[in-house]
Amino acid sequence: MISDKELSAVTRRIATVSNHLLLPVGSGSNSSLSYGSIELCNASMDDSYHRIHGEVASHGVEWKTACDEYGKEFTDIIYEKAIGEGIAKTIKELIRAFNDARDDSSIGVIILTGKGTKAFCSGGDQALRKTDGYADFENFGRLNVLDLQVQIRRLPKPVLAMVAGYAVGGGHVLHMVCDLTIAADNAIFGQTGPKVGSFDAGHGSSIMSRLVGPKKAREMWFLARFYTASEAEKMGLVNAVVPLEKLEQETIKWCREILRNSPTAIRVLKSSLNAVDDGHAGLQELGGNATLIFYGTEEGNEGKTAYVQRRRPDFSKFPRRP
Ligand SMILES: CC(C)(COP(=O)(O)OP(=O)(O)OC[C@H]1O[C@@H](n2cnc3c(N)ncnc32)[C@H](O)[C@@H]1OP(=O)(O)O)[C@@H](O)C(=O)NCCC(=O)NCCSC(=O)c1cc(O)c2ccccc2c1O
Repeated sequence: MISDKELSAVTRRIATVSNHLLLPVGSGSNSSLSYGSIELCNASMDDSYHRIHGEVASHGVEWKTACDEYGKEFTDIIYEKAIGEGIAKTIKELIRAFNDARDDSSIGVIILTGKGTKAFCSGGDQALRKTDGYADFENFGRLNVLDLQVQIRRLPKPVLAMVAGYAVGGGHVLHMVCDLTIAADNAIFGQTGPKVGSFDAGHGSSIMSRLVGPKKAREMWFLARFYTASEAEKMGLVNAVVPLEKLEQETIKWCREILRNSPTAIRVLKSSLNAVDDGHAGLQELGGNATLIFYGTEEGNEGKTAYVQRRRPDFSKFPRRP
């Protein structure tokens, strides 16, 4: 059993380190909610969370603890890779972990989730909110979660939100910026901003409006109601709702189906599905993919080779297609 005081200390430490905005997700092992309690392990989730130590979970996935792109260990998030599966899973210190997953060519799909069953994420830690944002170590504020949202949106691999319990406030925005959301039947969705004197007028509003339509988006923001998983599914906020005990199994199934498909096709599709909404940044992402593919062609290579060899390039053999 962990006391309220210990829990609160854990919550604050994690919230401070976690890019300053996100109150990380709880794991309620006990009857009351316990946000940010990464150390706690829910008895019913023991199977899956011991994967950290390399044990094999019931649905045949072996998770191994992973480091960041510089080989540094994480202290406040659980970042794991599924051995031989091409899947990464993160909770916090998210930007570093997402960078690593992006750069690791063995990873094709990323799962963003909370620990335990009580919450995915309940948004910015209101106890750390200052006049200039959410305070970090040096005690200056910043809305760092906005960087994270953009990072997920631009990441050239699908990011799946695996949601159990509350996904509210900034936590709700986070699941919306993910490419797909698989929800447990205990999931609760909603914005809280107007109740606590906050709002996300960026992705939190525009992506929501795309997902659920402008009227429903107004309802979600103006009334700040909470919605069940099945209501969220009907609204187009989530892709699937499954019983809590099947959540990870179902999410892995979706990951494996994606991983069977062409990584380049998925990459280009992700950027094209975002391109119009993301404006110049969306076009840049899509255009970057075109350049990337062109670099792999003989025609693209001829230009570079000719330059390096100090000769005139010969593009004459390349077709001018209709
Ligand atoms: C999530 C809840 C609905 C759960 O309610 P419940 O009654 O079941 O549990 P408790 O309320 O008792 O919560 C247990 C425990 O956790 C603490 N807690 C939970 N969430 C937060 C939080 N966000 N900040 C601080 N503390 C939190 C709670 O105080 C309890 O602690 P005890 O010590 O008392 O045990 C309910 O908890 C709830 O509604 N929470 C608040 C949700 C919220 O308002 N989130 C912040 C919204 S603002 C935000 O997230 C945000 C997001 C963005 O993307 C932005 C982007 C750009 C600008 C600003 C942004 C922004 O502000």
